[in-house]
Amino acid sequence: MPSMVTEPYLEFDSMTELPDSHAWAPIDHDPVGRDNMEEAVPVIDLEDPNVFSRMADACRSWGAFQVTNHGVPPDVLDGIERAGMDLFSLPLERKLRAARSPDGVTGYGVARIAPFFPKRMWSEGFTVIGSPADHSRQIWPHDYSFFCDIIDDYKKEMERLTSKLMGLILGSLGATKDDTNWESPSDCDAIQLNYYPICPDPDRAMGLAPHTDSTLFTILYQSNISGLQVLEESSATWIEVPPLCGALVIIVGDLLHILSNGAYASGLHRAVVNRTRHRLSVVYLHGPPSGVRVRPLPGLVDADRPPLYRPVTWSEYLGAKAKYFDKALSCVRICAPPMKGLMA
Ligand SMILES: O=C(O)CCC(=O)C(=O)O
Ligand SMILES: [Fe+2]
Repeated sequence: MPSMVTEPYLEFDSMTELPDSHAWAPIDHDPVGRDNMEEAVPVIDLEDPNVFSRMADACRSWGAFQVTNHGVPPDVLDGIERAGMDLFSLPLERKLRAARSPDGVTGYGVARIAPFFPKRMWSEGFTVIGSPADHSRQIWPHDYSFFCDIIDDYKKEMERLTSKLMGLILGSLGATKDDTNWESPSDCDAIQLNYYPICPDPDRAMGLAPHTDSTLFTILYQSNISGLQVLEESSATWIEVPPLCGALVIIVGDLLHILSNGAYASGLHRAVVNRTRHRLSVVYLHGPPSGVRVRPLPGLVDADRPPLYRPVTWSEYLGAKAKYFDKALSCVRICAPPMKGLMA
């Protein structure tokens, strides 16, 4: 079991120095990629006639890409950004009224991966699954419905987009929705708001430590402030995912890695912080409906390519992740992945 971090909450705005509890080894803040398009996470226009092959390349080599022409209206993105900023600007004691309970997943709290790291992260979060009404009422007793309406609008747009993206991603694997063993939209998708306060010593602070997401895929809106970085495996370099006006970042999660029988890489990513600007990200965590077991797609399995993973439900996988973190995938692996040099 990881050791539990005690007293996790900090009034970030009152800090003029980085406390030792939050001081990591120096962080490389000058990642490659800004000017070198060879090294950049791909940007894919969803109306591009070559969308399948572009997605396949991005998912194989990066486990992440940005999308444009996604159809989410700018006012829906602006709305959730403003609501998130309003929420995190409140005094800590107000936010703590909606604190995540020790065995819960929704509400206000520190990063859920915190127990796996010896140092704390320079961020706070708020998670919504279903309706945020209860937590919202605790924070804004007299006017909580504005927050619920904004979340609702965002959720509707994300449900539409996840369905479209799922079709395209399956197409990029040579499959269709009929090849999965689920039909209905997911009932367990989550919205996660992440807030990274201004930091007095960003070179030694970590916004969100390196991790992969336990999703099929994640849709991330980062507004116009950089901070998200993806690991480029072959050079072991952290590459910035630059904010592009109106674009959304798609990150391949562990369950899509399983569904693709290991062909698509789950993107290892992290968030860094800065000295001058607060940063907000809005993350939509998409997985299969509850009870559905995700397994390698039938068309990607044959005598030469045995299934690498056993079927697993989202909640089973989340349980493994909460216990084993970056070793969770190996817990559901039933067959060693082929040696890289021998892969077709
Ligand atoms: O804020 C970001 O850019 C990253 C957020 C993230 O990776 C997450 O919430 O899982
Ligand atoms: Fe993530």
